[in-house]
Amino acid sequence: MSSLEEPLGFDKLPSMNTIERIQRFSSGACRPRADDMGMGHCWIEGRICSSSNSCEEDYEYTRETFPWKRHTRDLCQGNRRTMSSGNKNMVSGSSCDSRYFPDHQYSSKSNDKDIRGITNKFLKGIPKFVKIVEVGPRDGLQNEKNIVPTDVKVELIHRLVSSGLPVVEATSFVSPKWVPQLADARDVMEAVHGLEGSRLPVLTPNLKGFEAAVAAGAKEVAVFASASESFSKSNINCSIEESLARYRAVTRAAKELSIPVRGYVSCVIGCPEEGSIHPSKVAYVAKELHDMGCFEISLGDTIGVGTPGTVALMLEAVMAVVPVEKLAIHFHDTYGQSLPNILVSLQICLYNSLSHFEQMGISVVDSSVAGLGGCPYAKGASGNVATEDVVYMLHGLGVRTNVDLVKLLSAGDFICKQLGRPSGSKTAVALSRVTADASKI
Ligand SMILES: CC(C)(COP(=O)([O-])OP(=O)([O-])OC[C@H]1O[C@@H](n2cnc3c(N)ncnc32)[C@H](O)[C@@H]1OP(=O)([O-])[O-])[C@@H](O)C(=O)NCCC(=O)NCCSC(=O)C[C@@](C)(O)CC(=O)[O-]
Repeated sequence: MSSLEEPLGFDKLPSMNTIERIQRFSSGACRPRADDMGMGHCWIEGRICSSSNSCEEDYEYTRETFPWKRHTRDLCQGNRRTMSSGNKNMVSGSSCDSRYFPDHQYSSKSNDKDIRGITNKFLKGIPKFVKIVEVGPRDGLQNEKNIVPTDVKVELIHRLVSSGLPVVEATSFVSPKWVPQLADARDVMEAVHGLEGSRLPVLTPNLKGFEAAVAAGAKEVAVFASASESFSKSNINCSIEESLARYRAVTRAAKELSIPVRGYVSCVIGCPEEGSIHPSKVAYVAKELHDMGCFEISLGDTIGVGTPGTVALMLEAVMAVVPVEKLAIHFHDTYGQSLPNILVSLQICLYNSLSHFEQMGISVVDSSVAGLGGCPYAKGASGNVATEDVVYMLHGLGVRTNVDLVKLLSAGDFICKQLGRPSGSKTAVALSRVTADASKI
């Protein structure tokens, strides 16, 4: 079967049926009894809160519960600010004005609480804070036909950092023969040296890359393995075991310098050459990366063939061997399944043997501004899920991200103009239409 013709199903996988698996993981099917509800533990920004009530008290609700209303206004204000900055690459100014919009009562705090209440009730595993790892400057630009100038990459990183994203993956220290698009990694890192507000990790495929990254000022790196033998060979020219041996050397060297290492697992659902990948293979590689000291393991659906069913199945296997708080998800949007896949990953929660709610779902999501991206060595890989769409969904769920959607939209607009193509973010397209329509009134 060509991996891009139909979504990977359960036919080649263990026999529990799809609905049963999703129900088993989602809150509806295994919600604790009413008297257990108040005892739940929740994971918030690295803290365990002992009761959902005390977390509620601390929680500052975002002002974007109904994002389109506020964002439309903010977008207009953002445009005005932008115009005054005089940068021709930024979104152009428009005549839109908040008075042109119907006077909806904007989300009050109580409305926000209502939303979070609904989320808590029906989507119990969903964390209150999600860390977004922006991969646009690296994953987004590594597959571009034309080489993007270094100063554009640097400007993009600046804009993404200023939007509040906690992590912006900046570039890769890989072979320039393999990925010429990122051959300027050293220049990019030197240009963002001293930029504060976000962590700026870089990809390193071996010790050579690690040493070059450190010399260029990188303070965090990521190694990237695969759950598919064929993809490992085509992407990094070695077997899975050889790659793990290389990464052990990288994590050892990094430990000596106190540099945190993130680990990726590619092809967690399907491989362009091998078709479906068994969850046990993903679990094996994820555990190896975790055991060698990776602080976070990002599970990549490299060619975007996953569905909530296959994703739940894969996560079940990985969560059995790596703690959920160490996991991140990384979806490409080939079949338009990324947002449902993210939703199911955030919801997946653990219950103990007495059906007591124990832990929230995954709370780290990778995404790429404007939906840019794709691995040059994965045939058929499409862009990553767009960061704007992820932020829009999360804020609509009452989940905090600390990301300013307006600034993020502006960063997306900037890079799309530079690349000369429309945004891959549905949210960006929809909000720009609202703004354009309003300007005609
Ligand atoms: C791993 C290698 C280097 C092996 O490539 P190789 O050809 O087997 O390596 P080699 O050790 O034989 O060296 C060949 C040449 O590369 C040089 N070299 C060797 N290492 C480096 C380095 N670090 N930086 C710069 N140069 C390097 C080395 O010095 C030598 O130079 P020469 O003597 O020919 O002039 C190569 O296959 C490679 O760079 N692959 C990277 C491919 C890549 O970047 N793919 C995209 C990222 S992964 C991804 O996108 C998936 C992810 C993470 O997003 C998650 C998901 O969606 O699934």
